[in-house]
Amino acid sequence: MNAPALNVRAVVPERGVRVDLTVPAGQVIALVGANGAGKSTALALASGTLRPSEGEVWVAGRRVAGPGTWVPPHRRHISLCAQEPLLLPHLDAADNVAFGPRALGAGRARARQVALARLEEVGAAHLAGRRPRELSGGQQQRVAIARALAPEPRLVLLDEPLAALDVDAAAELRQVLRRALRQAGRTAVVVTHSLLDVLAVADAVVVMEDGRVVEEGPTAQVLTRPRSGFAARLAGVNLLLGEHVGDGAVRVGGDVVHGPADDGPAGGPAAAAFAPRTVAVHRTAPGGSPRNVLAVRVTGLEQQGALVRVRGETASGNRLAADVTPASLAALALAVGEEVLFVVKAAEVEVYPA
Ligand SMILES: Nc1ncnc2c1ncn2[C@@H]1O[C@H](COP(=O)(O)OP(=O)(O)OP(=O)(O)O)[C@@H](O)[C@H]1O
Repeated sequence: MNAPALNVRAVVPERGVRVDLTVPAGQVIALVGANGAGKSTALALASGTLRPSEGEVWVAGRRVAGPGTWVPPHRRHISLCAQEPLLLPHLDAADNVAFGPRALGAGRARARQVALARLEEVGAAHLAGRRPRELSGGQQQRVAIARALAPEPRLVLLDEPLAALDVDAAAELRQVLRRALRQAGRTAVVVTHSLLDVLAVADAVVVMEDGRVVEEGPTAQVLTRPRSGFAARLAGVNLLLGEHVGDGAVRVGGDVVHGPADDGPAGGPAAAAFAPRTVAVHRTAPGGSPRNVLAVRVTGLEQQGALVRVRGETASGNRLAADVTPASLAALALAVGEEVLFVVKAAEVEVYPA
């Protein structure tokens, strides 16, 4: 089996970060998490702009950091692409992209050939002769992506590459990244806060919280069966974590939440997830088919497209959301601070091990 493209098991105590991250060759990983979760620190450990106090970093089977070992950033075969393109202002786009191959010893003609091929790949061949000041933000970022790919790195690290762009430019660049990374089979870690980025580029998702990796898995799995609060928010689902009590049910604080009956053994950590649009809001418990009834205090109301998102908190402190029509909300005459019932059919609840 091939060595992973990246393996970081390292500690940075002064930042409260302990990273345990493996990136298989040929995979694009979305690294997600709240501000300050440790994503940039993980990238810095990989790229070599930060030295771990403890632990090791391996790139493609070679130890690049650890006791007695330190390989500097420019010798790690890793490219970094930041939020800002940071192109050299006095060089045109082609020479910016050719810079890496030249630094690795390629001749002028070969480096230019590589540069033009990479610019072509990101849809920027026609910009080859322009200086950075003659390019839009989105065009500059295309050139920066071509520059990151040109030295044929083992791994490309992208730190919020679309965050500085407007919505239209970001949408175009997202497709460029999808082709140049995922479809081309390159290996990359993309730090992002955007669900659209995750859906477009990521084979797998790694979630960091408080300096630790708390969840990882294939993109579809993390978005349909999240096990961390952050992944649930990214996927836009309500997540309750508790204990499996058998028959498709999960005990969460004082509540028991039922999903479709299962024959799994009781015991062990379990999750119950359901979409806000499957939740109805009532003042008194309705009868009928098997339903979960969760008492919540309303903490907020906000518009969500054509619906209104009702935010609520259970007695045990779990936060939930219900998306309801303005008409049903008007009929309830609901206000923040009131106690109501969030009602969801068992058939709408996904129950799985957490
Ligand atoms: N240069 C630094 N020196 C000291 N502490 C730092 C430094 N950079 C970050 N930190 C701290 O390390 C922790 C992890 O921060 P990091 O920047 O890695 O998070 P992040 O997930 O990238 O956040 P964001 O989404 O805001 O970029 C935070 O507590 C932060 O305050």
